[in-house]
Amino acid sequence: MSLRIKHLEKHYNSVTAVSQLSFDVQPGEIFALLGPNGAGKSSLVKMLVGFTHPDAGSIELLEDGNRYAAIPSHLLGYLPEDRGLYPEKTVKQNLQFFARLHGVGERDFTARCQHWLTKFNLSERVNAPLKSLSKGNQQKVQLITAILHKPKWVILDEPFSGLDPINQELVVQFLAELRQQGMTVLLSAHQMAMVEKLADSVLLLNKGQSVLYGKLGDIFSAYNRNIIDVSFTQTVELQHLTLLSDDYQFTHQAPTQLSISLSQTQTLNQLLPLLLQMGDIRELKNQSQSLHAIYLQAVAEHNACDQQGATV
Ligand SMILES: Nc1ncnc2c1ncn2[C@@H]1O[C@H](COP(=O)(O)OP(=O)(O)OP(=O)(O)O)[C@@H](O)[C@H]1O
Repeated sequence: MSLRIKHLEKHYNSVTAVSQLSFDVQPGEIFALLGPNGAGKSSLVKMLVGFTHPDAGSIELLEDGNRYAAIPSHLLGYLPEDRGLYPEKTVKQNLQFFARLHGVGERDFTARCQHWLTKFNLSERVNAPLKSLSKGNQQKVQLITAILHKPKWVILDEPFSGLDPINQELVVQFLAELRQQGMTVLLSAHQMAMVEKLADSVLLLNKGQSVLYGKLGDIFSAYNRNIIDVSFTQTVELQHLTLLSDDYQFTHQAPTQLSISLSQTQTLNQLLPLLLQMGDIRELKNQSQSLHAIYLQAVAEHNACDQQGATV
């Protein structure tokens, strides 16, 4: 049982939404699909669930001796980009509709419903019309509809969007529990702090192309840079920056601030004398690399390469 994507392409007239994309999703993992707006995440998800077809390349799912060109509906739990339940119906009626659609028996339905509604703090709203719930609470109901039938594959398009931090945490716990139950979860998201907490693997897309892909731990190791934020008491003079420019990667955050990225072989001991030549230091902070920072760096580097390629 594995999902293998090879050289996938999707074009909408002149727009290339997905380009030469190859990756694997391992069974039982939480796989996060990341990327700026318009990077191609939803286009990819729609192909994975069979809503649209690739223009080239292949999707191959091997499951129980069968081979599929998209995740078939009997194996799938799906939270689409465009949410849609029945607003006039109650929470329970909505859940019941999707459970029956997937052949979930009444006893299982009751137990699972109770379990998830309690987890999402929605038990008291079970008989309320869906439209009377806040947008965030409606989204939680829709998440439950996606997994009540315990699918093997769960595809969630932006499950954190529109949720407050408390509900985002509940969704993190929800996803961790799905993994514990043996489901494979592929989700797209913009909330790096949430992804960092629970993803096993990530794929970062930019302009339809893969920019970063792999186990989250491996990505952190590869980007294992120490970031030093320095505040000076006065403006950093341009000529002082030349002290750093040959050996250090840095950004000039504000007139009095620098952010310097140390490679694995560079030490603060080596850097400090240079900084002291530049002026009086007000504050010096060591920040560890976050997925947010890695994302920004990888996308910026890819955009720079892309622009260089375009001008050559
Ligand atoms: N049906 C469509 N017709 C034409 N162009 C489309 C269509 N769907 C997507 N696109 C284009 O394909 C590109 C990728 O869009 P997509 O929605 O897949 O990105 P995304 O990563 O999901 O973005 P977001 O994070 O904003 O949801 C964009 O340039 C978008 O405008």
